[in-house]
Amino acid sequence: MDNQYLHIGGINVKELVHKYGTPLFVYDVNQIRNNARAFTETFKSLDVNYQVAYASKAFSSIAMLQVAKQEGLSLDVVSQGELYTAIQAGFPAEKIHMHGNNKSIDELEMAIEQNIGCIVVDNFYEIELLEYLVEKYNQPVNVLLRITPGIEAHTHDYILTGQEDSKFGFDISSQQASKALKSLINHKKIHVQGVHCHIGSQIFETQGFVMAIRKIYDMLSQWNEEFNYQAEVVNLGGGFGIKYTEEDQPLPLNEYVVSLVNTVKEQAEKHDLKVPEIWIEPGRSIVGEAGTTIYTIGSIKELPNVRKYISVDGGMTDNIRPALYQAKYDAQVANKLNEPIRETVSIAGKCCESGDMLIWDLEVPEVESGDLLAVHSTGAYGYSMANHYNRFPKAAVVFVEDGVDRLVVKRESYQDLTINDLSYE
Ligand SMILES: Cc1ncc(COP(=O)(O)O)c(C=O)c1O
Ligand SMILES: N[C@@H](CCCC[NH3+])C(=O)O
Repeated sequence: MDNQYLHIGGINVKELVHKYGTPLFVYDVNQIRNNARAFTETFKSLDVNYQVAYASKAFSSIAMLQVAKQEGLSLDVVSQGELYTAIQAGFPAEKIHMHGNNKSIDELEMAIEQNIGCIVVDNFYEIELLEYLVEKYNQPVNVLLRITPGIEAHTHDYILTGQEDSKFGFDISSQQASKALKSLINHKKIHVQGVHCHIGSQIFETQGFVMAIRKIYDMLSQWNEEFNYQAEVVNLGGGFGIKYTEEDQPLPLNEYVVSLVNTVKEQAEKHDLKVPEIWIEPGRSIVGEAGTTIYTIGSIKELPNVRKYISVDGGMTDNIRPALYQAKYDAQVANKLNEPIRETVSIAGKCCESGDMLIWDLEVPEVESGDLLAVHSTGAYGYSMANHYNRFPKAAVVFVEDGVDRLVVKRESYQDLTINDLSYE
């Protein structure tokens, strides 16, 4: 009856569960590679200089960053921890870009000591810190200026980033961005390579990007006139949407790239500026759909005429997105793929929290305790946002590729949970 079982990357989930237990994150590495290549191959075909920087916040682990490195990607990190992981993975420093709206002096020092490719400067305080550090280390740095173009992308409020009222970046309309450039343009050791903007996440159309590029180019044209400055790099961030449920209709990844590149070329020509290197920072669209979480179903509670709660052995500790963003997911009973659909149920996590629900309405066959549930498209912002609420150890992560499975992040033990606790007796 093996055809009743879900297979990922050629492997039966029954075998994976037997070997590694649940909850378990399973990544289909071929899918990660194909997504990365959809971006890089399209750029190559458009005859433009580019970098595709994997936004490691979506899922960072040594093995993941090694796959990104093998695919020739660059890397976006937003903290010392993400940078440390990149170094442990042997990621080439010159291809690492560092973000953050409140980078600490330690984070900036590590970035300078490691001689990373560029720092995406977010605010005036960071400029002061950098001015101090380049003298202290007597070392030049490349920076991009993070610009908030004043674009409202159509997505959840908490994952919007490009609007004026944002904690990120230098605002265009109040001239903060121009002031930032002016303060650095003649600096001997801080080289402004260009500009960066990221309008938000899980975006399904190209219009927001096109509007952002136009706004950036109005600004770049003004900078050319006023400061005789031309950007060598324009980084347009990430945010390309993926399919979580049937409601989501993302564009093929190449379409985003074509639209971005064409708009940049058109705007550069319109303003008589040279075409810059175009960088992007996809996270979710590289790993999201490649990841599946496998749970074991435990308790089942039926409230007649109200709802049936099916509880699994994980929840908001391994996937906080439904609780945080009302994010919707699709799932299958992974050991009953061919059984007829019988009912609509709600999938609950096991945390002591009523909001710990993974899916409100899921159509399933007859479910019993001990069945396996596979929640799809959990590869981005699942493990990376995992937490220890109720002291649940973090799940294990397995990579599968061409019929071979490899454990890439061990399941946490109870000893791991108390490792930093000190006695008070
Ligand atoms: C600056 C920046 N770059 C890249 C990303 C990656 O976004 P996504 O995972 O939606 O591609 C984010 C997250 O939204 C971000 O804030
Ligand atoms: N973590 C968010 C997106 C924020 C991305 C980083 N700016 C999510 O799960 O959708």
